[in-house]
Amino acid sequence: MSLYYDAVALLVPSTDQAGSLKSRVFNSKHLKSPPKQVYALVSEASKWSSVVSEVVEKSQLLQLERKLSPNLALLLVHDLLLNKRGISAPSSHPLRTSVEKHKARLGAELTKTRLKRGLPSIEELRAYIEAGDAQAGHTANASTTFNSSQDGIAAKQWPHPRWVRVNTIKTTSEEQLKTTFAGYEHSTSLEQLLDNSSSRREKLLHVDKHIPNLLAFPPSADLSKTSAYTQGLIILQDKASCFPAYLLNLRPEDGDCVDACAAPGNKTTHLAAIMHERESAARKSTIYACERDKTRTLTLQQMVRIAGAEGLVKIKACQDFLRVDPKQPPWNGVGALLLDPSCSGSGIVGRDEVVKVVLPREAVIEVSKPQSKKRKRKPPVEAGRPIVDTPEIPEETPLKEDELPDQLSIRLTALSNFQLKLLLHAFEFPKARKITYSTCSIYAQENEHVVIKALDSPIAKRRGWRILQRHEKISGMKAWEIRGDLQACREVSEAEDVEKVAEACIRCEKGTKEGTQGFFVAAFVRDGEDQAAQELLEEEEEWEGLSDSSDGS
Ligand SMILES: C[S@@+](CC[C@H](N)C(=O)[O-])C[C@H]1O[C@@H](n2cnc3c(N)ncnc32)[C@H](O)[C@@H]1O
Repeated sequence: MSLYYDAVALLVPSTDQAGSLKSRVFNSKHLKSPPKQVYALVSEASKWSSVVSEVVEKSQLLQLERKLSPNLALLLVHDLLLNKRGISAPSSHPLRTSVEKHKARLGAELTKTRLKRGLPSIEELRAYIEAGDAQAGHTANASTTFNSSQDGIAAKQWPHPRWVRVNTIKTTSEEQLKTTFAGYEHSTSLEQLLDNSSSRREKLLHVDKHIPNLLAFPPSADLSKTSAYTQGLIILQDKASCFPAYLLNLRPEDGDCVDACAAPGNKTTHLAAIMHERESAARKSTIYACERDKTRTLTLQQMVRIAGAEGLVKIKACQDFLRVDPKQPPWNGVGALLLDPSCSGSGIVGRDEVVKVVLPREAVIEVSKPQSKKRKRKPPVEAGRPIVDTPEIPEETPLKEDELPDQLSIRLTALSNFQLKLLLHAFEFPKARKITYSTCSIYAQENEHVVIKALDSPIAKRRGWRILQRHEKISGMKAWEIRGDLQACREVSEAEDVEKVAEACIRCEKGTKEGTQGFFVAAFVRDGEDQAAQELLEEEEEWEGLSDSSDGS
């Protein structure tokens, strides 16, 4: 029975207990049972808590068995109904018998709660829980629900699909649909795909309506074993992460392009694919991919190689973007920049996973869950090790776990200062006419605030940088409904046209039926000529003049 007493203490963390569930379990000095077992029980029971609590409440177990606390009831009923081995305690233990004697009633309530969710079998209920829907609060009758909406009904938390970008450097969407995804049923909407995902129908896909060559699959789909993946024909990349390269809308006349913060290379390879589609064989511009970090540069190199983008991308290894001189070659020929700097990573799905434990009766307690294996930061990648070992490559280093509000605020200030500095540096490139700025952060400080401060900067005014309005955007980004946060814009701007700025910004939210991570992107453009470009032109003419005379011709 010690397992359950150990688990109760961890299910309900006291205020002085910090850290993820994993760290609390494995660092605990008070456990009598093996930590692995305790961890498995608490994380599973937490995941199932909305359903099990509903069962406990409906069966009136707590009223019938006064010795049971809500936490113990949750853990014991979970094991009785859902663990193949049942309750791990001697068969004569009074707490075990106090639950087991209600097995028929509890089982009947579980069936009712499953049917209420429209799930014909226990396997489908399991898939539903795994997909995360249960956390969404389809728990109308449990004492507490999640994400309450205004009408008091819990908002549905949608599971996160698997997104696949077809790498058009090596193949086409048509070809992939006929080969790798032959036999897949096409879902007409993402919503339908996600609804059906609880039934584990894996051979289902949806062709995205905003981003060309992007496909969605159910959350359980594992495409990292396909030969299309290992050959670099498809790339696992979240939908929101495809927005910046698509929004930058590279054209042959843009000339060279810079990806200022490039590793691991999702957006670099996307830019390369777009450039490959649009430029003629005779004339190819170059994408300069800067990455400051040595280890992440190795990942970038591997990703570019596997994507077949080596002919289009020049990697500037261990290059701090802030240290490049925009007026010097090769930077002085750059017409477009993609800026996706380090950020809090607060929008990434799985980064802030918090399991909300729904207890029978009134309490809701949050227990930090460790990041899922797939999203966990990988150890440094060794040179030469194939990238196919790391299916979804995280783009961001997350905020430290357990960050306190004060620490978070200090870190956000530091991050947004750094992000603004990078953006203002991008504004300096003499021939640049378009820039995208993006983060996978949900915080306005890193998003709308940076945009407004950049627009208000002397360099933006001097060089004529402005935000690209919604109606000017490429079709999929014009159609995208979720725009910038107007309130957040007003916090830092008194401008009359602040609504237009908010409308020009793009946000993605996590956990919605759009299937994206939390993300932000804005594009800046510059129309006329300016002093910097003129000076560069004059310098170039001077150089040409000098070289002419030195030729002696
Ligand atoms: C959010 S990640 C970029 C993700 C990448 N754009 C992608 O889509 O795969 C930010 C990257 O910028 C790099 N970085 C941060 N500051 C930089 C700087 N000043 N110059 C160049 N790279 C920088 C970080 O090391 C990190 O790899």
